[in-house]
Amino acid sequence: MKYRSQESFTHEQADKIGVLVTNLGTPDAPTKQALRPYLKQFLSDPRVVEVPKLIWWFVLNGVILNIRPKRSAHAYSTVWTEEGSPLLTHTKAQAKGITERIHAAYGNKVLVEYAMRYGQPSIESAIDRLLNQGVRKLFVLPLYPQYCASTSGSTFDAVANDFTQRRWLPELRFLNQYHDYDDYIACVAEKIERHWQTNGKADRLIFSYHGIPKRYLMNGDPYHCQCYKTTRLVAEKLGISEDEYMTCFQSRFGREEWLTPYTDETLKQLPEEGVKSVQMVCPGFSSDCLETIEEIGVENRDYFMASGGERYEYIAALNSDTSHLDMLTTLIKQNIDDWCSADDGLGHQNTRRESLAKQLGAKK
Ligand SMILES: C=CC1=C(C)c2cc3[nH]c(cc4nc(cc5[nH]c(cc1n2)c(C)c5CCC(=O)O)C(CCC(=O)O)=C4C)c(C)c3C=C
Ligand SMILES: [Fe+2]
Ligand SMILES: [Fe+2]
Repeated sequence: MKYRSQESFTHEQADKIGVLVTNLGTPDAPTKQALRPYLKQFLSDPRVVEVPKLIWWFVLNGVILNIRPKRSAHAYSTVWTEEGSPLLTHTKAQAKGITERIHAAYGNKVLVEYAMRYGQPSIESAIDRLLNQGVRKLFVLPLYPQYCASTSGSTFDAVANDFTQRRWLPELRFLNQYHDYDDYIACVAEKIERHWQTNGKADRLIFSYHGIPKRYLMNGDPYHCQCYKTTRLVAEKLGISEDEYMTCFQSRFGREEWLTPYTDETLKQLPEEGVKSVQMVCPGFSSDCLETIEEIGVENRDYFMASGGERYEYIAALNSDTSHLDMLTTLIKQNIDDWCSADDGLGHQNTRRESLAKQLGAKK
């Protein structure tokens, strides 16, 4: 059969509402063997690497997948914990916290799942679990505060691609971004304020976001603008002036120009300009992961200190902070509340009765 249907479907079961929270994904283990398929899936996504297909196939398979897996495996091994990859651990904990809150509000009429764009658990498997339990309305929340075609856009592709295989599609709502959502801005600002209460302020507060090729911005991607807006709103909330903070972009990949200023170059330069202490915050990452723990926590600290810096602090991502889980839950409720109140809980059964009556009537 070309199109998949719900397993063990009955007309009597109540319709459900599904919430799917997603993140980027991570390898299964910090090894070269596990990195290869993960990087292959990730870097074969045309939303991530916008280079003509044939050229990229040769570069990826001939060069990158022979070098990068070993290097990345080493980096991942430095952040791996007993529970596994930090990104997966945090996403799981966030989904658990959100599930508890959503069930407290709506009971088990609303089902929550989490999934990863690359690696496991896949978006397809999570949609399968939801639809098999009778979900007819689906809300997808990618945990990327700023929209980027490479992340939020790619997540939409995965959902849409999954739908091409199914017979009975759920109604779909997809949240593109929440970069200027009041409660999100408040969460980031409070996290920084709490850090200041314990550690005091530094010479400079640095907002570091994952970079993208500058070409994507020039071609119309709103990511860069949304990052700057997040920074501005958080700074306004904190009441700090422009000379107390700045925005930078990290994690560049390949040779072309990415969004500037680069985080690493900036940190190498700042001590020369008299900035001897910095506090780093990464509001674009909803969970701590390789890019924050290793790249910001270790690698960039080394650059700063080796260049004459004296104090370097990383302010953790929002992870499973109560305020973050409350904020995400509120965001979800705002997007599904009308669905929950409109649903009479009878599911398909009334429609089924009508349809049967018509059919039986017609036969007479
Ligand atoms: C090759 C191009 C890449 C683009 C464009 C890109 C955009 C982008 N990525 C994130 C968030 C994360 N990226 C992470 C890891 C990571 N990113 C790239 C490449 C691009 N990202 C690679 C190759 C890797 C893997 C690690 C490595 O080999 O360096 C992660 C961490 C995942 C983890 O397991 O911890 C996150 C999160 C965003 C938000 C973004 C665009 C806005
Ligand atoms: Fe990335
Ligand atoms: Fe990195």
